[in-house]
Amino acid sequence: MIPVTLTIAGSDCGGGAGIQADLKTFQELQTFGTSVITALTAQNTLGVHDVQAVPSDFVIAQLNAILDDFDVSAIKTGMLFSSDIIRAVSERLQQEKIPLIIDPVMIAKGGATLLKTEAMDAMITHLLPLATILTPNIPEAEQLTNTKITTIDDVHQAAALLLQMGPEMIIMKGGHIAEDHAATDRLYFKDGRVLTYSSQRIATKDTHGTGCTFSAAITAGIAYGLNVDEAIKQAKDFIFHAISDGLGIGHGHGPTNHFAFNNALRKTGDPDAH
Ligand SMILES: Nc1ncnc2c1ncn2[C@@H]1O[C@H](COP(=O)(O)OP(=O)(O)O)[C@@H](O)[C@H]1O
Ligand SMILES: Cc1ncc(COP(=O)(O)O)c(N)n1
Repeated sequence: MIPVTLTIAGSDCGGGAGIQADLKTFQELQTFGTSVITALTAQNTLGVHDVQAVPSDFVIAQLNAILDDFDVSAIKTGMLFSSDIIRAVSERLQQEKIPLIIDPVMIAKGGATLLKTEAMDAMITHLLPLATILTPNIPEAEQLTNTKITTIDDVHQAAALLLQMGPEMIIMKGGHIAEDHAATDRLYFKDGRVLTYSSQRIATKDTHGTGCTFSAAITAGIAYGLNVDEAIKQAKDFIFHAISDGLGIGHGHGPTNHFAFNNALRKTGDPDAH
């Protein structure tokens, strides 16, 4: 049986981030991807040009349609946009016992708002306590904890604060903090353990949708039955290949290459051989 995955996120009509990146990633990692759309963005590699939110009752109608019919193995959330949507989604997900990966999407790389300021409290109060894994980037961790992160010690401290907000685990993504030419992510557990995932840092402007793709890959791995460490290792390989084997699409910050991980696997039999 192919596991069913679900993303609850915004549409990126440009295909590089949001729902579209999630479904491409779910597909590449051999899961059956389903989606609940929270907002439409008019977006390309140059930026977000407009946003239209989906009414929260229609978000829930989509969510019910999926959960009432499919045995979903893992769920991720991305752009949730408003406190109305966050409250409605949290209330519905609370009734399920499905692993939940939360990517606390706030601001697009071009600077557009993907989470209204009024929605931050709802995210902290209603959604974060439901998370199996929370996947903030550095600016998101700063916003959620109201701290400034410049050193690795700051990363550790922010992770400790985030764990107090209820998620079982936090993976602090290192895309926005340069460490010895590496892109290093850290997984924090409640018992104090920390696991580190590191790859070479690729010098490229084409990182549109990296966070979405990474959290979708973790979700697919969990759906497949991998443990969290294995799922993150696979997601890290997936995103490394997707960034390093870029497609050169669009005139701005281009999307990543969702085919690259499987292309590497087909060529070498080992996606780690980079
Ligand atoms: N230039 C890069 N080279 C290699 N890996 C990267 C690069 N930028 C980001 N990553 C990786 O991509 C994933 C997404 O990270 P990040 O860019 O921090 O998230 P977001 O897209 O949410 O801002 C992480 O695993 C991170 O380490
Ligand atoms: C609909 C939507 N969701 C999420 C992102 C964040 O993208 P990134 O992963 O590059 O921060 C985006 N630009 N658009």
